[in-house]
Amino acid sequence: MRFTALGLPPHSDYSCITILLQNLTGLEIFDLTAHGGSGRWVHVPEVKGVLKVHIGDHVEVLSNGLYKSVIHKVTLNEEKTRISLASLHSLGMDDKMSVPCQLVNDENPVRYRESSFNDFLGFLVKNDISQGDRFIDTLRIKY
Ligand SMILES: O=C(O)CCC(=O)C(=O)O
Ligand SMILES: [Fe+2]
Repeated sequence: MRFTALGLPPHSDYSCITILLQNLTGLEIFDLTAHGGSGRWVHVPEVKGVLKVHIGDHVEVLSNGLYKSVIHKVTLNEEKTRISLASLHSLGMDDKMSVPCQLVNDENPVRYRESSFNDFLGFLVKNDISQGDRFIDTLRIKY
């Protein structure tokens, strides 16, 4: 029997952009558009020396939901040690990311509450991201 350890559970990053450099495959992203919207996991191929860039929750808020943050997970390789450098870029600890007024009109109301990185840390203390809890879900405003 073979076991696959989960390196990182499914999550999106609390950042504007994340830049990744890895020595091995293992990264998978969730394609929200596949299978008529039910989605599917897609392996990201490893290309030596290539930097991968994906968008995080802050761009989802900044675009008022036009761009969705990338849900991703990591599975470990049982033969080789996987090394991954992740650089997350966003605002300062207490700076609030909010929907810009230029994107709001009668057809497009504000779809997200504002939040800071400190708010996100507070969420991490009280919730379990390994169980699929996502901070971005707590920011969505339902109409
Ligand atoms: O190791 C990876 O490929 C991704 C790392 C990651 O998702 C993270 O640090 O948030
Ligand atoms: Fe991540």
